[in-house]
Order: sequence, then structure tokens, then C-alpha cells
Amino acid sequence: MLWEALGAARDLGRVQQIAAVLVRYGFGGLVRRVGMAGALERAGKALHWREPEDLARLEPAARVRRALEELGPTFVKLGQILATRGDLFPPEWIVEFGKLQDAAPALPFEDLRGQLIEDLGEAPEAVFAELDPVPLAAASLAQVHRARLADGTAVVLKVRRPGIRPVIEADLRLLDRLAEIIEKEAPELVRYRPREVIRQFAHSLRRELDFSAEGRHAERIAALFVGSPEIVVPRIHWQWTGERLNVQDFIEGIPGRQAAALPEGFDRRLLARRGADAVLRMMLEAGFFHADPHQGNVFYLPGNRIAFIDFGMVGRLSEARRFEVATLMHGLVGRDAGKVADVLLDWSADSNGDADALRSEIEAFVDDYHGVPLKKLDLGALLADVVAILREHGLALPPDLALMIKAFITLEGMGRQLDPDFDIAGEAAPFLREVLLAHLAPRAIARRGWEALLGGVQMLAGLPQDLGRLLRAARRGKLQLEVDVPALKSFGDQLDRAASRLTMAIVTAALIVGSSIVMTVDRGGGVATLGLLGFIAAMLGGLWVLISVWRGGR
Ligand SMILES: Nc1ncnc2c1ncn2[C@@H]1O[C@H](COP(=O)(O)OP(=O)(O)OP(=O)(O)O)[C@@H](O)[C@H]1O
Repeated sequence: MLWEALGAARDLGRVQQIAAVLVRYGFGGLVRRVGMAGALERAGKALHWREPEDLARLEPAARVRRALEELGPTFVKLGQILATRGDLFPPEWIVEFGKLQDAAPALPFEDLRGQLIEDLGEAPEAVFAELDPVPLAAASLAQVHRARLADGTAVVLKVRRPGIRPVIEADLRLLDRLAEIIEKEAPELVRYRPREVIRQFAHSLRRELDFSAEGRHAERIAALFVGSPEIVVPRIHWQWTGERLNVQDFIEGIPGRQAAALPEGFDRRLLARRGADAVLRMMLEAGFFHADPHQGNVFYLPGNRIAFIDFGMVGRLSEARRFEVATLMHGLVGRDAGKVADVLLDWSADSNGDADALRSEIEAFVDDYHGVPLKKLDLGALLADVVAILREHGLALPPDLALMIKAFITLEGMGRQLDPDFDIAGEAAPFLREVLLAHLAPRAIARRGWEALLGGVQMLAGLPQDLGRLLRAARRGKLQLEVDVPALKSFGDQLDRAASRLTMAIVTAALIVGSSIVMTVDRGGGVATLGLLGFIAAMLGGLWVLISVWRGGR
């Protein structure tokens, strides 16, 4: 009933396939609850309800993983995304989702030929001097073939599987509908924002389906490493690259999966550092990063160089997010529970979790590793624990952060595999410092160096808690002002007409920041002078905004 109301008729064939797989894996209840069963019965489609015994014996997480595998590329990709959501699923589920392999049966080359001729504009033999009909890899979205250009350049062709787009679009429509039904029928799951998760997933999968987007991502990352010959990104051959075909340089190196057996001449410690630096630079400096820096997407090249491939999925972090991430990691490394809790509460601001309970758990958690020396801090594991705490409190991470944290954890694992003493906290420190500097301090403070900055950060962190909260609310544009004085109230009304609450929030925040700097800093003339300057600047800025708002409102 529900299902038809949401308009599934055109996808009935696919609904039947999905329902059959779900029933086979023991999820008949779900098939009934969301109305799939009724819709199929009314349409005269048969559904077999018997559950094979061996499947029924599997743990639910394993059954879900197997069902996703059988349901095909959309669901495999969905499972891979869910593997990044330690905030939504318990560890045993994350392990199962992590097992989802992207390998798919290879298609005979002849099945690709028609599409290749359309995309190349002529027969592949006319374009490439050599082309290996045996695939190098066959994944769910693409099949990869080696080839050689007329000038001798070794390349690979990533060919999108013919006919895959309509199947994926149908699946995405069904998933969206499913998420809508879940939100309507299972209010207890609303806080996990199923529609939002599916919307974001659909967006990233559609982008992954466009093979020219991968080319653009690769070029953007390559531009970051122009002056760093130790990092290699395959060159894209745009002449033949488009939505369904990507032609790029073949990377001849030792696959990351063989890192345990690197030959003489490779410096494992250096490779670990270079790999980590590259990914940290993408994440924290550029805010645009390879979202899946696992062993399968890395090659080691002579000269201790590292090549990254497969930029189909990238993550983005705004400057504000980078600052929050840096503050969180700075808090973890400095064992500052208050700072960690503040950032987490900010992130899960829209959830209805219990802030005080979260705060005390974070304090206990940070306390737990108080004596651990910095070098021994396993930052990836700490982040994973933090995410698990969020889950226990029913709080969900914003998706951009979930991706970043997963990539960070992957990165640390890779680094440790190359060098058991790999110290990611030490590697990350200069990047974190830069982010904090760039965000917090005016240029003058930046020149004074890290020490001055630390003072500044501690000073902000040391603001009375209410002020801290006020600032965070202001940043989120959620600050509400209660104005009691009649004259001010009419001014407030005028402001309401003339400008958004955000303007008022910015003005207030500027004044608070300015004045708090003056209030809290009186050691060291330099910083105090700067604080005073900051205060005056904030006052002037605030007045300017007020006057312009007032003028605009008249
Ligand atoms: N430029 C390249 N040089 C060498 N090998 C490559 C290159 N691009 C792809 N490959 C090989 O093909 C495999 C699949 O490629 P890629 O990861 O880009 O495809 P995908 O469809 O995104 O797969 P997955 O989803 O599994 O990551 C890689 O693991 C690698 O072995």
C-alpha cells in the first residue's frame, strides 16, 4: 500500500528481485513492513517465502552483508559507505560492511566494444597501438584494461560497465522510497536521518558514475603536488576521457597490498611518512581528499615515491570543518576533554542526545589515556572510540566528517603496516597547527609562532562555559537574543526587519571575542596589545554592521 502510494510501479521488476533476495536472507518481515510484499502480490508477481536454513543461522550483520553483495553494485557501494559510519553501527557491523568487495565477474571484451566505439569515435584498434582484451581488474562499476598509445605511453582504460546507469538509477529511486517509508513508519530511526544518508549516498554514487569527474578530481589533487615529485597521480588523457571512459597513465609499481614484501631500496619509514603527509595535506590543507586511501589504491614506486589511483570518491572539508577537526585532534592530543566534548556537541547539534552525559563520558575516556606518551597515542583508534561514544549516545556525525575520520583511520593503519613505530600524531601536528593558525589568528599572531597561538587557543578554550556556548550558537546561526529594555526592543524589532538574526549573532560574537581577549589576556604586552587592537577592531566592526543594518532598515 505504502509502496504504491510512493509510486513504485515502474520499478516493480527490480522490487521483485530485491524482495526475493531480502526474503532469502531472512528479512521477510521488512519486505512486509515496507509494503513491498503487498505491492508485488497485487501486481500478480510471485514471491517465495521459504528461508534456506544455512542463511538463517548467520549473524544478522553477516546476512545483511551477503544480501548487499547479491543485490549488486548500488548496494555494495551503500555498504561500503555505511562501513564509514561507526557512529551509526556497532563494531561487528562495521567489520562486516568492511568485507564488501568491489570485485565483479569480468565481461568479455567484445561486450565493451560497442560502447568503446561510441566513446572513442572509432574502433579501439585505430586509437591504441596495443590493447589487452584480458582485464586487469573487474569492479562493480568499471572494467580496467591495459593499453599502449601510438607514442608508446602505457595507459589503462577504465570502461564503465555497459547498461549500469539505469539499474543504479532504479535502485537509488527505490532506496529513497525505502528511506522515506522508514522515516514515516519507524520514528525511532529518524534521528539517523535515513533520507539524508541516502541523498548524500546517491549524490556521491552519481558522481562516481561519471568517469570524467574522476579525471577532474585526479587533476585537482595532482595540482596540489606539483612541487612534490615523491607523490604521483596518473595523468588523464582527456582526448578519450568522458562519462563512460577514463584513459589514464598506467602506474607501474608495487601494489600497496604487497607492502609487507617491499624489495631492497625502499625505505618503509619514509614511505609511511610521505603517504601520511600527502593525505593530511589533502585533508587539512586543501580540504579535498582521496576518500579511500586504502592499500588497493596505492602503489610504491622506485625512489620511495607513492602513487595514488582511483579518485572516484573524494571527500570535502570546509575551512570551518577543518578548524573543528583540528580543534578536536588538538584536544585529543592535549588530553583536553572539554575541548573534545565541545566539538562533538557542535557536530551533533541537531540530535537530541544528552549533552551532560556525553560530556562526562568524554571526560572519563580522555582521562583513561592520561599517562600515555604522545608517541604511543593511536590517534586513529582514539577517533574510532570517539565515534563509538557518539553512537552510544544516539548522536550522528555529519557525513563529510564520517568520511574523513574513516580515511584517517585507514591512513594510520597503512602507516603502521609500513612502520610499526609510525607516529601519526607527530605527523599531523604541523598540519593541525597550520589549520588553527589560519583560522584563529590574524597574520600578526601567525608570525609570532606556535607558542603565541597556543596561548590564544587556550584563552578561547578557557572562556567561561556560557560564553563558549554562546559563541558556538552564534557560529551555527542559532543565537537568540532576548531584549528587555523597551528602547532596545524597538531597535531589535527594526533589526529583525532589516537583517537576519545571524547579523546580530555575528556582531555579538565579535564583541564577545574582542572583549574576552581584553578581559583574559594581561600577560605579555604583545598579546595584550593585540587583544586590545582586536577589541577595538571588533567594536568598530560591530558598530559598522549595526549602522549599516540600521540604515538599510529605514
Ligand atoms: N592508473 C592505473 N595504473 C595501474 N593500475 C590501475 C590503474 N587504475 C586502475 N588500476 C587497477 O585497476 C584496479 C581497479 O581500478 P579502480 O580502483 O580505479 O577502479 P574502481 O572501479 O574504482 O574499483 P574500486 O571500486 O574497487 O576501487 C585497481 O585496483 C588497479 O589494480
